Amino acid sequence: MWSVVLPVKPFSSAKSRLAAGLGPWRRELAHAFFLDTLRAVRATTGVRTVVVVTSDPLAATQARTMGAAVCPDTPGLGLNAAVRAGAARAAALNPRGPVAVLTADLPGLRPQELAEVLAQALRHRRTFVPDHTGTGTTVLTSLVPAALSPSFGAGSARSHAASGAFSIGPAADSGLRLDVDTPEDLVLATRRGVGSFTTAVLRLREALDPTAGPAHDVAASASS
Ligand SMILES: Nc1nc2c(ncn2[C@@H]2O[C@H](COP(=O)(O)OP(=O)(O)OP(=O)(O)O)[C@@H](O)[C@H]2O)c(=O)[nH]1
Ligand SMILES: C=C(OP(=O)(O)O)C(=O)O
Repeated sequence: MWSVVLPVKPFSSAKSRLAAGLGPWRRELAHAFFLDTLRAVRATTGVRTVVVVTSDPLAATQARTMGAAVCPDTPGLGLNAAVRAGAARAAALNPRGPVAVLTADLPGLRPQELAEVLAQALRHRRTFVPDHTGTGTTVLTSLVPAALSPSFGAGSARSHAASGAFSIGPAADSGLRLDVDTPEDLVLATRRGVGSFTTAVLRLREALDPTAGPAHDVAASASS
């Protein structure tokens, strides 16, 4: 049975690349992406333990409410340090379980998509899932948590492949590959379907902000 680690930056500073099209809604969307990702992970067959690594008090409280353990994040150390801390906590909570790290910006993730990738990942020591652009990484797995060796950051798909991790590639429009970094990513994700937290924020934005168009207009307004 798997442990899943979800690293989550404080919502106030997360998803800066969405600011151009979404202004103050960037923060609410970062929050909603996290909740949709966590809910899908919790509903995935084969996942026993979920560890959320964060220094955000609201994310920590909501993670516990949704049945996850919380590992404190030391601000300033960065994503890979947070992932290593989460993997260590996962190993303590679920000593014989393999570990999967997911970025917490997958609002279209469906539990079945994750279950299928985790089943394939059991056949390899380490695996990764490239994001929909092919350059980043949305999932990194290791049968042995201490051997995870995360290299998240720009060009991480290449780094993970170079370190010997096996690439698992579900369809490019799988919710597991659609990490939302830019307004264009949000358009892609909403066309395919996002979870109810993200849907609610987008509806609220449309209702409250008369200048805001529907989600499919976000990319146009970002580039205008
Ligand atoms: N705990 C923790 N999570 C992080 C950290 N940096 C990034 N993350 C999380 O890692 C995942 C992928 O990060 P990015 O896609 O780079 O997200 P981001 O930093 O919010 O986005 P930008 O500001 O646009 O670069 C998201 O779930 C982030 O919340 C960190 O220092 N600590
Ligand atoms: C940190 C990463 O995410 P992004 O490219 O979405 O910033 C990554 O892909 O390693």
